[in-house]
Amino acid sequence: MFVVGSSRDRPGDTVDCRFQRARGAMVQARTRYFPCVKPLVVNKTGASLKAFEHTLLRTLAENVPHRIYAKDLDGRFIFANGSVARGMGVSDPAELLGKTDFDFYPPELASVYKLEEQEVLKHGRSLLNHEEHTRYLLLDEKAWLITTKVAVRNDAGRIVGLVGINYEVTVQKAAEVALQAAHKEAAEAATRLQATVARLDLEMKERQRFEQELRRQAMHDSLTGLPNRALLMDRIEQAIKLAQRCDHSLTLLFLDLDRFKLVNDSLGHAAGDELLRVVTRRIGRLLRSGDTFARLGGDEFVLLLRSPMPANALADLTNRLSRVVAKPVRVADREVSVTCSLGYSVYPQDGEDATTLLKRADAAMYGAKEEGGNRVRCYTLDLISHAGERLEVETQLKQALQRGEFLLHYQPQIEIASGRIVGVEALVRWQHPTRGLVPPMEFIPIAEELGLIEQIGEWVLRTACAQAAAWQRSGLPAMRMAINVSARQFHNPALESVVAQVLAEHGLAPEQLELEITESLSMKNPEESIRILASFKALGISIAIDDFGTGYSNLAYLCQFPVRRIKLDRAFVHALGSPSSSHVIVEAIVAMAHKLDLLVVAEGVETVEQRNQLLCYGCDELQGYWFSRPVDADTCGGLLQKQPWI
Ligand SMILES: Nc1nc2c(ncn2[C@@H]2O[C@H](COP(=O)(O)O[C@H]3[C@@H](O)[C@H](n4cnc5c(=O)[nH]c(N)nc54)O[C@@H]3COP(=O)(O)O)[C@@H](O)[C@H]2O)c(=O)[nH]1
Repeated sequence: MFVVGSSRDRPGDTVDCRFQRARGAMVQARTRYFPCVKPLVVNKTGASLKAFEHTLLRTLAENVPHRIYAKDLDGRFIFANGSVARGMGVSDPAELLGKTDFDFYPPELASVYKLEEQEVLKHGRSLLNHEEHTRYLLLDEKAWLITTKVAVRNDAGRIVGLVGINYEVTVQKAAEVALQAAHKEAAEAATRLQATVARLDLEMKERQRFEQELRRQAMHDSLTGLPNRALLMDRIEQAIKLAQRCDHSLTLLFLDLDRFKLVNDSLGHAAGDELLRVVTRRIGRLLRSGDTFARLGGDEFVLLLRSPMPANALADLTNRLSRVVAKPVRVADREVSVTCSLGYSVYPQDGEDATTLLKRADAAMYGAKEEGGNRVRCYTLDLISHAGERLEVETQLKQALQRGEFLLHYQPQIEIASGRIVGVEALVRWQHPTRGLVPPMEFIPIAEELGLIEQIGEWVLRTACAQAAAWQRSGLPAMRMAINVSARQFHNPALESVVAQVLAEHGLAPEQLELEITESLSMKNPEESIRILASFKALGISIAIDDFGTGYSNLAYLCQFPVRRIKLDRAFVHALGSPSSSHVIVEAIVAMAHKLDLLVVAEGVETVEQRNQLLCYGCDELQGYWFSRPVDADTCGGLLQKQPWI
């Protein structure tokens, strides 16, 4: 049993239904109401059920928006609902009955329908949800339909006609077509976009490669492929930052080929270029990873050694560099061999920025060239050529005295006969605020130029004499204090009175002081030297000729010099280690000095062999590392207490 609608409901209204299932359960549902019949109660007897079905189907066929029709085996309409009639341009479905599609459609379209329907009618093959594009007869408009055609069979199962149903999907189709078109367009746009992206990507990569190449070219030397000055400066700055963080040093080596111009001028630039390339390859093989090897241009190369290099390792490297550069090179069918000059500066003592370090390594290299080339030089203060820097050092040097930055080291002189220290030489050092202990050869020449040497010399005289007096007061035996006298000091008439005054101040006997003047200074103006030396002798002060053998002594004058000692230059002593004419020279100098009643002090004695040789040749005193390096006053005092030594 079930109830459909009520007398109050209008067609299309929604109504609530209640169904009772076979097993008795009631089901609540909601549906639309169509007044096919008056509200009625249907029982389960066959007759009324068939009538109900018929009514139901007709109601359905008349009211659904789909076109529903039925045809016989000849394609004649035997049923059509209102939608079919409207679609075919007639007002009443009854007008269609008994007619075929050929009565309404153009023959070509009607034939298509007929063929389709023949398939259904002959073989019983349903045409399900077939999509067709057809034309409204009435409006002459194209429309999309979904059509289903199904064979109708009688009770015996024979096909007696067909039933068709179709509904319009023009809007959906248009949307679908539009969507497909949009998809297609989107896909095409995506493809175009992909192509554009790929092209841009390619262009970008090419641009990057190009820029990279430009950067590489801007940072490298085209002849050798080595980093150029710009890249080198950058690497030095980076290395300095790292060195600051790790608190270590850096070495910058400047290498310049000696007489490279000659190769270029005589064999041509191509030969010069080839030589540079070969030298580059050879040097490159000696470097460690992390080092930078750059070419600044011409025959100028720079090596940045990133990690700290102990002095012996650096010496080993510079030796090997000189060797590989000097190996013959075959260019322009000729065998060419060049040497190189090397100069180096060290971070941080020689400079704290890339420009200064490079400038100083360059200055050191020039120093090596000026000394004849084919050698290595480290940067020293006296190499400063830049006016600004020079001024800075000069200012610092002027202040050094007031700031108490000078100090003296003392190096003992041993008398061979007694084995005792009979004298010490006072050697000045500058405790520079940033560079550490600066050796005298780096600042004495500057002090000489500036006229500061007299003040420094007087300070040395006073400090050395005060030290000699202090040692004496402490009970040590009286011994000689030797000090170096520069050219300006020597020619300053005031020196004599200053010396006399200082000796008196400290209660030292004049013979306890020895003034060392170089052989070249004494021989510059020998007559004047004789006069000055005589006045010192008159005071009782002892005089020694320093670096003897390196200048050009006029023996006639030498006999007249009121000197007590000559100091045999360390170059002769050094040469004693090898078979050379030095043996003869040393022996001759000692013999000559003794004949002139002079004593001989050998400088720079470093080995026992040298000492033995000097002993053989009758040398009187020895000074050198073999016994002691120059040491501070306390250490020297300790040495003086432990006598005799040899
Ligand atoms: N006007 C002044 N000149 C001075 C003064 N103090 C030093 N000087 C001059 O500087 C020169 C270099 O001195 P320094 O660097 O101190 O070198 C001395 C010794 O360290 C070095 N020496 C000594 N023994 C050895 C050795 O065995 N081997 C070796 N390679 N070197 C050694 O020799 C220097 C001392 O030489 P000398 O004076 O010739 O005796 C120095 O030569 C002075 O000219 C100063 O106060 N005023």
